[in-house]
Parts: sequence; C-alpha cells; structure tokens
Amino acid sequence: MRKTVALIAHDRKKEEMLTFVLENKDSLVHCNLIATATTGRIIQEKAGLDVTTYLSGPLGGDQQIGAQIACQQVDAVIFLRDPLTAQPHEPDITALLRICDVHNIPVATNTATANLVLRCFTSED
Ligand SMILES: O=C(CO)COP(=O)(O)O
Repeated sequence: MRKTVALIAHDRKKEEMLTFVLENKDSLVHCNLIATATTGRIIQEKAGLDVTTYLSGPLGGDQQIGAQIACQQVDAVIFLRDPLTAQPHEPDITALLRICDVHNIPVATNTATANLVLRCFTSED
C-alpha cells in the first residue's frame, strides 16, 4: 500500500529538506507526496518527484495538511521546523503537530527521526 507522506520545511530548513529528499529519493518515489507550496515546488523542481502542493504555510498550508491528517489521508509528516526563528503562523504549526498527536500520526521534526520513519515504511513494503 502506497504511503502518503507530507513534507514541510521552513525557509532555513529547505536546503536540508532537499538533501534529505535526494538521499531518500528511492523510497520517496514509491510514496504519495504532499507538501506546502514552496517546499513542494523545490522538491518537484530539484528532485523531480511528483508532489501535490497546498498553500504556503503562512497562508494556510499547514492547516490544509492538518485537515488531510484529520481525514486519515496522511501516513507520516516530515516537518523540518526552524527552531531558531519565530514564525508568524506559529499557531498553525502548533495545530499541525497537535493534530498528528490526536490521530497518532508519526511526525518527524528532524532528519534523524525522518530517516527512521522512512526506514520503517520501506521495511513494511
Ligand atoms: O511555513 C511553512 C510551514 O509552517 C512552509 O511553507 P512553504 O513550504 O510554503 O515555505
């Protein structure tokens, strides 16, 4: 069963996200990928993967992905947050993490955890 993975990265984490995606392209190509607008565009353009994009995080994209999680449409979230910069849409970020916990959806906020989550998915296939 194809897993749906949400990919989201704050601006200062986008390079790290791209590196993670390129390193894990062989696994991610077998997943349905969804993302916030800018993160998704970078992944499409630079990694050549198909990504369903939502709005940018500050414009409601985190909430849109949260709604997908609430509807049981997402199997894991990889959310590379910038822990050193305040975000104007902090309440949306908190809500996204909360809805992952409400629905017991794995959420990785750093690449060490993201690698573990992806490895589990690969071994399940
Ligand atoms: O702000 C974000 C997540 O909170 C990410 O949005 P973008 O991918 O559009 O930059």
